[in-house]
This record gives sequence, C-alpha cells and structure tokens, in this order.
Amino acid sequence: MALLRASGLSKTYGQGRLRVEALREVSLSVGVGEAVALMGPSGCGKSTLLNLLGLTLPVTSGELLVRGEPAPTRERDRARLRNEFFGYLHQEFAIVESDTVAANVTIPLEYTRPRIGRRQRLERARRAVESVGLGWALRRRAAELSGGERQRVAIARALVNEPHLVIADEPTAALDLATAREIVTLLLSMRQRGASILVATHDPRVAERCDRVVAMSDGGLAAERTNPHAATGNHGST
Ligand SMILES: Nc1ncnc2c1ncn2[C@@H]1O[C@H](COP(=O)(O)OP(=O)(O)OP(=O)(O)O)[C@@H](O)[C@H]1O
Repeated sequence: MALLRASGLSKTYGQGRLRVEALREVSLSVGVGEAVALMGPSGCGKSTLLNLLGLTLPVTSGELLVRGEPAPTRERDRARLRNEFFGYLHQEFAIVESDTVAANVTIPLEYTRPRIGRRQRLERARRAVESVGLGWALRRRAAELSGGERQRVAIARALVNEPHLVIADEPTAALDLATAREIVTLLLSMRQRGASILVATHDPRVAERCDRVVAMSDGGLAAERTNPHAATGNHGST
C-alpha cells in the first residue's frame, strides 16, 4: 500500500477574475521509505501540491488517501494527522530566532494528543538535536547559529515526532553547496527509519539523490523517472 496516494487532485485559488488554476488533475503516489523530488519552473504548482499532500491546504477536487484512508476534511482531524504523521521543512527554516534550539524543536510535540509531558518533550528534542549533530547547541538561542546550523535545527524539528512523511519545500535554496549537500544527506537518512521524503526543489543535485523525480509543468505532472543510483530506502508501492 502506498503511504500517500493522490488521484486527480486540483486546486483553484481565488474567484472570478482573480481565479488561478494552480493544479489540474494531478495523480501521484509516495511509497514507504521512498524519496520523491518534485521539479519544475517557478509557479508550476510544486508548493501547492506539497501543501495539498501535507494537509495544510484543502483540495478543490480529487482524492487523497493517507495509508489507504481518505484524508480527513475536518480541520481538527487534519491537524492531528499533521502532527502525528508529517514533518515539515521549509526553505526559510521558520525558526523562532529568539528561542533556544530546544524550544524550537519541541514545537511539534506541544500539539500531540495525548499530551506529552514537558520532561519527555525535552528528552525527545535532545535526541533529535543530537541526531543532526547539534547536541552542543541545545540551550543556545537560534539567532546565534549559522544558516546551515539553523536548517539542521529545522530538520530536528521535522523529525522530532518521528513522522512517516517529511515534506520539504526548497530546503537547500538558502544554503551554500557544501551545507546543502550535508542537509540533503541528513534529510535522506530519515529513510533508514522508514520515513518517506517528498521534496520540491530547483536543484538537480538534490533531485538526483532521490529515488524518483517527478517533473511538473503548468499545474500538471509532465514526466517521471526513477534514479537507479539513489541509495534506496525500504519502498512499499508507488
Ligand atoms: N495563495 C495564493 N493565492 C492565489 N494564487 C496563488 C496562491 N499561491 C500560489 N498561487 C499561484 O498558483 C500557482 C502555483 O504556485 P506555487 O507556489 O504552487 O508554484 P511553485 O512551483 O511552488 O513556485 P516556486 O518554485 O516559485 O516556489 C502560481 O501561479 C501562483 O501565483
């Protein structure tokens, strides 16, 4: 069974003269432990597709199955699934600069139900921060870290709830080459825990390290190829 299966997804923003058909009839599956890269020109709909698949935007039409079950429509249920199932990594990191690394990384755990106690939240944050090599920075304010270190904090936050799927939108756009490479290595290493990765990127070096590359064009899927040389995870079906 695919972890995520989208059939005929469409998204329209606005109404009347402001109406934008951002996605048209997109069908895509993501297998367990699979890394899929979305590529395509600016404005072709990559972020919109990530937001639909990551349940942060409602679909206009189409079907989305999460582990074989239709994605919930009630916001409360969607929020719970987001917290339990997904990890999110953004281009601009979305780190709270004035907070410590620990406080940033525990954010996704604040919303889990049943609630996780403070001590356990901190312990999980510590493990996640250590897994990205930043154990020394746990009590530092995020503002004191470099761009690459902040992106590693964002990765720790994306994996602290042990997500089944990590959704990353241009995770390396603001980074230099060496740091970008390191961040992608970290991101893809989540497959070893059975997590799937869905990443929108303009960078062919990121795409070539994923198991599958899906090319988008003008709100639709244009082409798809598998990368025989990508270090594969434990895929379910596609
Ligand atoms: N909130 C919104 N309201 C109206 N139109 C939007 C909104 N968000 C995106 N769009 C439009 O939908 C289309 C797809 O945008 P999207 O951000 O998904 O593209 P993208 O491929 O991620 O682009 P980029 O690579 O530049 O991030 C674009 O035409 C964009 O202008």
